[in-house]
Amino acid sequence: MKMTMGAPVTPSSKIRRTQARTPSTPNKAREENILVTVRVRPLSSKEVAAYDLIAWDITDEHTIVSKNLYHERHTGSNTFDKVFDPSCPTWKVYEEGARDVALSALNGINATIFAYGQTSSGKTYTMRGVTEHAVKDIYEHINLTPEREYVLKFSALEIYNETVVDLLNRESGSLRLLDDPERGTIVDKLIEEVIKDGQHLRHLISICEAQRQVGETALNDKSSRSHQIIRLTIESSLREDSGCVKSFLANLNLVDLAGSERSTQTNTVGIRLKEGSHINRSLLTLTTVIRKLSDGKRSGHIPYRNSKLTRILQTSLGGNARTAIICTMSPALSHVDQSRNTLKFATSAKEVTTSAQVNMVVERKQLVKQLQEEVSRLEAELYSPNPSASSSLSSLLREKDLKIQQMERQINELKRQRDLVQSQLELERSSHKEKKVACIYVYVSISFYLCMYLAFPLFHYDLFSSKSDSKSMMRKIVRRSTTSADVLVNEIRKLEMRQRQLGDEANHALDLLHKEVASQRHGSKDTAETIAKMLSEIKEIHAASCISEVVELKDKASLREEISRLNSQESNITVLEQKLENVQRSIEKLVMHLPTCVETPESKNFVKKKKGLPFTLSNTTNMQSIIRAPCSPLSSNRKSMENEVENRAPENEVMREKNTPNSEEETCSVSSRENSSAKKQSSSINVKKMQRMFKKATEDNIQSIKAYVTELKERVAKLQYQKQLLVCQVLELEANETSSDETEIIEQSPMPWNMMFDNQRKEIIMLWHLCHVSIVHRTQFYLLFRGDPSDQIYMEVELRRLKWLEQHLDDLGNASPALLGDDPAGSVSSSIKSLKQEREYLAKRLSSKLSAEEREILYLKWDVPPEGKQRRRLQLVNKLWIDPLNMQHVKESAEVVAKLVGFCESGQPISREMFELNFVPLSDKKSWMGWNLISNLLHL
Ligand SMILES: Nc1ncnc2c1ncn2[C@@H]1O[C@H](COP(=O)(O)OP(=O)(O)OP(=O)(O)O)[C@@H](O)[C@H]1O
Repeated sequence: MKMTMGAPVTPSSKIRRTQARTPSTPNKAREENILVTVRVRPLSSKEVAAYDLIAWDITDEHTIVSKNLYHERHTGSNTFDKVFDPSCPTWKVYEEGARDVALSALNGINATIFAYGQTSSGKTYTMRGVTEHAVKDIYEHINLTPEREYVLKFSALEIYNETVVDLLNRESGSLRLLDDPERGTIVDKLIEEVIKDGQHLRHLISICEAQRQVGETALNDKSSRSHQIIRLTIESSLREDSGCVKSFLANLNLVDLAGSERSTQTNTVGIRLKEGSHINRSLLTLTTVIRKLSDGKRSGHIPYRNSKLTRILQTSLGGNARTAIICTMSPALSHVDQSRNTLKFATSAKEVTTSAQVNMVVERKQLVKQLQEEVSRLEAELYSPNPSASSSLSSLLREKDLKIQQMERQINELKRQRDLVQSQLELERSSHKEKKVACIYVYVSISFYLCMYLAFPLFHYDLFSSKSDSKSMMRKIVRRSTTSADVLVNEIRKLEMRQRQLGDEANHALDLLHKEVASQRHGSKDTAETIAKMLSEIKEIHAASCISEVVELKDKASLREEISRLNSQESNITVLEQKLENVQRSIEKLVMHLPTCVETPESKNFVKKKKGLPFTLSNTTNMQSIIRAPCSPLSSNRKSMENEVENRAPENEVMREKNTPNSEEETCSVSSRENSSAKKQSSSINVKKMQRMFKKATEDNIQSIKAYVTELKERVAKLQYQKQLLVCQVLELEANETSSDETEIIEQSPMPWNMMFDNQRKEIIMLWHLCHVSIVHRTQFYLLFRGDPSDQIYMEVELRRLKWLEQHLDDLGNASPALLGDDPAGSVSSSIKSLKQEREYLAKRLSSKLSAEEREILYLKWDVPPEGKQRRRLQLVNKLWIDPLNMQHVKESAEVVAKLVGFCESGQPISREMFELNFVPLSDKKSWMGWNLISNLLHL
């Protein structure tokens, strides 16, 4: 049935009141064609300036023909429900092409209004007007219908590069589409605001307009680069209790599609070209869906799922909705091909039918009442003395009895089969028992080596490159959640042991540091002050690392108890970490103030007193040990560690390099002027030689201590990670306990590490996105772990905890206190808020970290329009880390964030000790980082 367009009437009289129905009177669907109208805009100023010609004639209010008809092969008649000429105002387009459909939503009928057309043809212009008029009419209708109570809700989204984004909350990132058996495709976590009044609604619409992705193309200065869907959900019910079902519920979708353009016409390159390809893909799917529906092949496969746009609008295309499409076009000859395509689309759309029906909400109270009535009726029937009724009931009972007997027989048969399978399984199991014991043994040994590897990186057991069976077995077992509780308890205890070992080692290193510092007591005043500070810090470290005592373990400690005990010792390791941090800073200061040959009053005296020996050399054995002896058990690795440059203090290194040679030369020349005799000169040279030697030795030692402290910190971080891995395993074990006690090892097809790494990284990136993880954390993790075999454990832990977090994000508040620690867990919204604050913070750093030129290049590259300074910076930062599926985007985002937080500023290789769990920008430790959430959660 073709829908007829009536003359405009007031909304309240125009809308047919649909009869309220009870569940027993099914609501009849109304089948009608999509209402298709065409709006031709006036020639634009550009087209006029280019002396473009008008290519179309509107012969009557339903028909549009090409002026060049005779020369065209295309002869189809372009007749539509309405054709609006360039002089037609938007209110008329609304009244004749959208109002009737739009206002159906007030009566419980889903409605959708689309604007379709090439870029710059006037879609946004038209939809803006249509939306304004619709809002006005809806509120007019509500005011004229006091007998009904209306609740309006507003939501809005855009589909940009196949990513669905909430326009009321861009920070929520990419939203997922879910299939709901009753409601069709729904957008997960899309915010719905209850509208207070018309003004509130207009305000929300304006927010969405400001949020939408726009960009400049050759055809349109402000081209919409995304599909925008504004959705009003209208629920209404009769104020009086009339005893019947009375609530209506419907959606009104106002859809402004992105332009269907050709890249050649819009001169698009780079981001625009990519956007264009996404836009064209979704519009192509829309066209295909419309074409297939118009062919009458509704029963065949309709590719709704090929694009997010068609998935979301599935109901509006051939489903339970009334739909109106306004096709917009330019009259210009230069766009005649595009306009013809638009008309082709419009012609197909005309043939599509939808079957809308009134959507009613059965009120719970009413439903209960009806069901109660039904129950009483049945009860009455049951106890009725009516002989015919009782005889039919007894036959029913007999039938039921027979059925029950039959089912019992089936159950017995099934039981017998189950017992058989179980006994076979038992047999299998006993024959494999030996193998299993061997597996556990291998697991324990490998765990041991893993611990050794983590605690002692120089322990040259190449766990990850070994080709032995145990390696793959280890991977399997570490991956499986089936690890037994005993083994995990064992592991937790080993971790404790390692925590203590780290403390001991730190002490040992600090003793050496103490000696080293003591040997330099006679340096300059500054150095003396630095040394004093270091000594007090070292003392504190000593005190801190001595706290960790051997813990008496109960024989049968539960896993959770073990974990909480391990966590209770956390403060020691945190104190150690903090102290190591302080020592490192002091070392850097010390390096900066290293005594040179410049003669300070003190050093002058000292040189005189010691007859040219600047430092305490009396204890030569000690001197030797300072120069040569290892300052840690890891000394064999010292050379490589010396090469490792801390990227936190590049300036200090540079300063040292700059200052030292000059001052040395200066001093040497001063000294040569002062000492005239040859003997004196030679003794002075000797002294200088010694000084240089000492300086070199001191520098070397300080450097290696520095490297060692760095390494200790890295090991603390690794230890923390390993602890997390264990907690993850405990969590999984607990989750599995309920389902099965089995500890079988499931075979997994081995995959090369590089492939595994790629897959894991992609998964991690997606989970970061879904869990709203700090973008600084993402950047640092992304840049630090690039596929080295030793990254495996970090990847593993990151993945596990993100997966866990994703699953439990919603019910963090209910998590076990043993795992949460004292801090209450954050929520999704607080993570989103933190992420927002983080972006604001990074936006501020744009000016301090990048030059105006660098910023300009970035704005250009990331397509940030030249608006207010502040807005531009935030716009740029808001574009980072938003497309988890695009690896190039991820890489480029990481590069920008790294620059902003000063990560790898020095261009030197990055030390992993920087990878801490509570990531904060290196210079500022602030409490707003979203990732705290996870560390709170695991309390590690
Ligand atoms: N009917 C009209 N009357 C007057 N001006 C119009 C009309 N339609 C569009 N315009 C003007 O044409 C320009 C392009 O319109 P608009 O941005 O609505 O196009 P669009 O189809 O939404 O483009 P895109 O797909 O690139 O977003 C705007 O400056 C708009 O004001």
